[in-house]
Amino acid sequence: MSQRISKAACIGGGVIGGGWIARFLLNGIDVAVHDPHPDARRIVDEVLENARRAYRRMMMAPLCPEGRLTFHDTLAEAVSDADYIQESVPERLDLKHTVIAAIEAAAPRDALIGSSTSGFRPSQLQEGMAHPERLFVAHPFNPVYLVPLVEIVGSPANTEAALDRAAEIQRETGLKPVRIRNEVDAHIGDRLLEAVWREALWLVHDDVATTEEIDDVIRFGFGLRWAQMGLFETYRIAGGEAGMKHFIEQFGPALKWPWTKLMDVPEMTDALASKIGDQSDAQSGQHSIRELERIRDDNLIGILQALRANDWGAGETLREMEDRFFERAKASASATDPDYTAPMVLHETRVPGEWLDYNGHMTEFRYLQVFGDATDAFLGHIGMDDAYRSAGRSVYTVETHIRHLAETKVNTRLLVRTSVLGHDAKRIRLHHEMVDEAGQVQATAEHMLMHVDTTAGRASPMAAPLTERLSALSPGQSELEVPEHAGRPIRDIGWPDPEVT
Ligand SMILES: NC(=O)C1=CN([C@@H]2O[C@H](COP(=O)(O)OP(=O)(O)OC[C@H]3O[C@@H](n4cnc5c(N)ncnc54)[C@H](O)[C@@H]3O)[C@@H](O)[C@H]2O)C=CC1
Ligand SMILES: C[N+](C)(C)CC(=O)CC(=O)[O-]
Repeated sequence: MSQRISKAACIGGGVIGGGWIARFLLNGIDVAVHDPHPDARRIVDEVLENARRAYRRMMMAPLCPEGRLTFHDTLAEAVSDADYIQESVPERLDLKHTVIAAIEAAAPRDALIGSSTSGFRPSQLQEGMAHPERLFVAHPFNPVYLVPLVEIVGSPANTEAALDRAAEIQRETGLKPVRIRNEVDAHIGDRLLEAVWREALWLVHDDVATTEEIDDVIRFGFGLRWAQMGLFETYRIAGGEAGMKHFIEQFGPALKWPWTKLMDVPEMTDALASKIGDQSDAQSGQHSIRELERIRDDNLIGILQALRANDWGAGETLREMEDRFFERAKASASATDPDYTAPMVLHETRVPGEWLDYNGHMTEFRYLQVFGDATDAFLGHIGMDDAYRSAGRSVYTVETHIRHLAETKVNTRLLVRTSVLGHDAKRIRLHHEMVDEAGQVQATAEHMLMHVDTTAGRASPMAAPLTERLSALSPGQSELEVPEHAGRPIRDIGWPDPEVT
């Protein structure tokens, strides 16, 4: 059952709170924020700008309408009508206790409360709560709007049903919830990261490597493997044909050799902090933090898209998120009941920077993408959904004619006006007009769509509800003026006369 929430409250809007706010909003959920920091709005706006840019680059599916963002001076106001609350205040137990008590006092009784804590166990956070069963750890990874993992950790006070619901809420926002079986300090991710971090600090301290060299060892080496197979699956392959057993036999003894410093942490003296800071400045100081965030986001998107192509790991989560976005677009297209005596507006989008070509305007295949999305929205509108297709029926485009009429620039908001030029038992002749906000026509497209029996692989007559909905829109649509260019072939210009040129 869908556990989609309609309003989230985010308490704390810093690095992680800002990421949560972006993830909720971009998944169509309203967000109420409370953060006393004087620059909270600006910081959240900047994170949101990067997140919007990332989603425009990453998603194949049309983005869903953003949720509504509100800021509140008091925590009580922010949580008063939220059905889910995410706490992301600084990592201090006393502060978390104060904030959680305030949330519990003001939030609706059935609203769940997730904490972003990196290290505290849920039972520590639940101390003093009247209803501890509603609070759990939902530990995300930075940037929350792109990295799918969220660790869901409960204590004995939580019910399985509540933790399942928490996980489902996260899944609905495109995250990959991993339930941690038993609460433990720092959950799983940060225990692993701490071990690597501690060792890296020693390597810098002992002048074995600089910050840049350590990062190179990770990003040119095992970091690539971790993103797609993690640790155990990677080592299984490293054991050769004999697999994991052979790997353990061969490399197990090395675990007892003093390779790593394990729990020993170098004392963070001013000298060591400056050494790390200076090396980090030399490595990356030419970029602002926001620039580095964009570089990081673009690389993450590339990795996620590559994994999506293989439907593997985090790419599977992205594909599922896109499927949800496609379904939402179709549902909203079929929910609207347009005036059929005018062209229907069922799809709109905005032109992101990466859609431009070397001429500085929208590159040509993106026109087909926008028209293709508009066709999908129309088909959703007349009732073509998963249930219809799972009966072995679908609609294929068999012919397309696009006219490019203007230079479509970055950030232009595009609306597509769709009209049905005709239909019979098996075919639909569709016309799309792509216009900008001022109504200037940027391009038009005419398509012939064929209804097919996908099992037999041949054209077949349409069935209900497509037939019924087409009948309902026909009277109005048939009154529309047929565009003068409809049905026009590309003009024959012949060949130059060699006598003339
Ligand atoms: N930064 C990271 O990489 C990650 C952090 N976390 C966890 O997320 C939580 C927040 O960490 P960050 O976002 O990094 O910290 P941050 O310092 O960037 O943000 C904390 C925000 O909380 C606000 N705040 C302070 N007191 C508040 C109050 N009483 N009510 C509402 N807002 C308040 C601050 O003004 C600030 O904007 C911590 O529990 C941390 O362990 C989890 C995953 C990763
Ligand atoms: C540094 N940190 C412990 C706050 C990191 C995390 O909690 C997760 C992450 O995003 O690396």
